[in-house]
Amino acid sequence: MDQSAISQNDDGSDEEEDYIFGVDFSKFDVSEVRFDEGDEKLVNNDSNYVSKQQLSVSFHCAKLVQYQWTDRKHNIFDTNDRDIQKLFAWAEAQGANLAKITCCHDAFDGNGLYLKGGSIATGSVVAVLPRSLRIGQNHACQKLGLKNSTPDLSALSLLLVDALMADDESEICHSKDNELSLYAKCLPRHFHNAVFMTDDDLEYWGRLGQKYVTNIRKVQDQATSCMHYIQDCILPPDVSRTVIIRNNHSLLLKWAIAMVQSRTHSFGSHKCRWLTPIFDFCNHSVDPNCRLEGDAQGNLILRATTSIQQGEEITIDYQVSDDAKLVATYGFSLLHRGPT
Ligand SMILES: C[S@@+](CC[C@H](N)C(=O)[O-])C[C@H]1O[C@@H](n2cnc3c(N)ncnc32)[C@H](O)[C@@H]1O
Repeated sequence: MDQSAISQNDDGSDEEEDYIFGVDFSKFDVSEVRFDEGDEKLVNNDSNYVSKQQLSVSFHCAKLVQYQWTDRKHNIFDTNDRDIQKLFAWAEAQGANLAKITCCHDAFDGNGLYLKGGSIATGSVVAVLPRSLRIGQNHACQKLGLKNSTPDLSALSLLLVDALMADDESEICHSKDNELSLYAKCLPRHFHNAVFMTDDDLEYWGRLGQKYVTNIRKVQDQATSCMHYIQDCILPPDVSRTVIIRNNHSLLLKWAIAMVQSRTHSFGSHKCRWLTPIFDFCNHSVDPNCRLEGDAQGNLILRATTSIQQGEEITIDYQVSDDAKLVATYGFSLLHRGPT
């Protein structure tokens, strides 16, 4: 994601810079909020009710404004090899077995997983991720103080925003020790799935077939309703929804939604999707050398389905047979080069 693009509104103006999710953070003072014991609720100086949820999410957003506008020396999206190493060390400390894999720059301008330390035979276990690192709806809701009925996409997207915001421990943040911050920092910053597609992109894909447009619109609609859901949860009722859509502060949230859309898997008969740190660096192939399995304890196993040579990229099948769905959800096509 182009950092320079974040600092301006779509129309080139920089008005409403301090708004995010409709809250004017230039005037926002957390110390004004107090607990009203009589009614057992949080109120601000005008005696307006402030939901706990609104507050906790607002803390992160206030921090977001700081990072992006007033303190540019923090580049929240920069990832380097050291970050990836720290991410691996963190996952191993939680019980992951990653001794045979490494994460490097791939051919698609992102990262991929590769085999290190010798070749392995068909059927071998390549890596194991403990159940505790499979991040789903319940974890996201618990962490953010949201109801379990919060839609998957919204809760996981907010969790990623929250995780990114927790990166600098010196800043105010309710989850300073957010264990996912390393993970969030290692996620790609350039992204091309449907959430970020422009009208020109849509026209290009439209020329190749209506089903591309239909799928792209579907994913965009899902992202938009996720944004609206988040607004409905935390916005004061008198502020227009269009603020978040118009304002480039929403880019970070959009990024998080795009990440969740392209990096979550379902397992077994479950309907919801999980983020799987590190395993989600596996790229897709129609002729993969690995598959993802769950064991009886819910741990995730990356198992070789062919023999794999040292240095070879580890790939899985994303199980999306339709190219239009690949374009919409993952931002790549197996049949077309796409607009440049
Ligand atoms: C689950 S992530 C895989 C890891 C990703 N490459 C990264 O840098 O984090 C899925 C994203 O990887 C990229 N990707 C995966 N397989 C690909 C392929 N066969 N061709 C092009 N891009 C691919 C797409 O950007 C996709 O949205």
